Amino acid sequence: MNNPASAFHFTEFPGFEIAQKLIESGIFYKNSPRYDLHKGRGKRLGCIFLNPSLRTRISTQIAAENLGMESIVLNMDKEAWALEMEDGTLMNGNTVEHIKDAGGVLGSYFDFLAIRSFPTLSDKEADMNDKVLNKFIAATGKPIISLESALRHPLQSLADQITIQQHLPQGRKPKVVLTWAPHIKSLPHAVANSFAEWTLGMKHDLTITHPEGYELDEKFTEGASIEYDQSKALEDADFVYVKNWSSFRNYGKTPPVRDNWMLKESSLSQAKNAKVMHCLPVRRNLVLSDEILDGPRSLVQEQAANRVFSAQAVLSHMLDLTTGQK
Ligand SMILES: NCCC[C@H](NC(=O)CCC(=O)O)C(=O)O
Ligand SMILES: NC(=O)OP(=O)(O)O
Repeated sequence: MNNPASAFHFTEFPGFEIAQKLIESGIFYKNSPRYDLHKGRGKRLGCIFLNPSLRTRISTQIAAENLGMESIVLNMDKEAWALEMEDGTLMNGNTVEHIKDAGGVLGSYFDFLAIRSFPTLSDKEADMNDKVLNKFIAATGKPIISLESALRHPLQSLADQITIQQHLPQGRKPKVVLTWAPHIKSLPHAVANSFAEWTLGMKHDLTITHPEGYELDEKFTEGASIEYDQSKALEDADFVYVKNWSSFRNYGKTPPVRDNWMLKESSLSQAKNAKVMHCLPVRRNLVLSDEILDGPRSLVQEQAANRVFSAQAVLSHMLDLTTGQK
């Protein structure tokens, strides 16, 4: 590739040093959002959504604007032609355009591309290989930012780490807990995987608690303590990250859970100072109680606000790589 930045994609934890730099850069932009107003002038970002979004869509566009970049959103699932992902198929069915063709075109229109592609939750192998994300990477030939793929949600995780960094307890390591929460649907693993990957990658202590049968892929949780008793896991927690996910082992299924795992104020009687986090959207009083979401423990609005600066730090880093500044 002629473009030196094509080697850089932001799709996973980038390693401790770069992550540290991105967290610092995010905090810098939070204090001075328009400091680099001309840095991305003349560059264009394409944001391609195969699934719904509120925060990711808007925060990424604001981040681009803060850097003087143009951004264009395509809700590909609703507004573009139905995409064929398989190679060598006879396209005489519902799909209209092959990813190879659409990806090539998008690559010619944009300097950077960002893509949201949720998992199927039925084809484990395709999801574990992040098939759609990787097809886009191959077809566009441009630097790609994941806006949440089958496996990970790195812009969310960076925003979460910025949030944690700004609420660290004085003089000691924080205890971070990731807890499973109830839901009525089968949900992806990406947010939980990524939160574990980044929290462990930033060398924080992480305890993960969930009902039996809801173990995450060990690839993401190696190094964390797994505790099946939620109240024990929550003891002395500084940060409690709440998220539902479906079973990984019994892929995409939602085996029945007897106890009520929804976090309430009374769940935190042994964690007086715990801050509570969730990526949003959240179904109130199913996943998390009103009393927590509306109370002083909640960091959810701050996490969402930090999405702008997480995306801005990443775009700025990619611009540096493109122009060979750093
Ligand atoms: N981008 C943030 C989370 C996206 C997705 N949530 C959802 O699909 C919620 C759907 C619902 O509540 O019906 C997830 O869990 O990965
Ligand atoms: N947290 C998050 O990614 O939100 P959206 O799905 O609304 O983008």
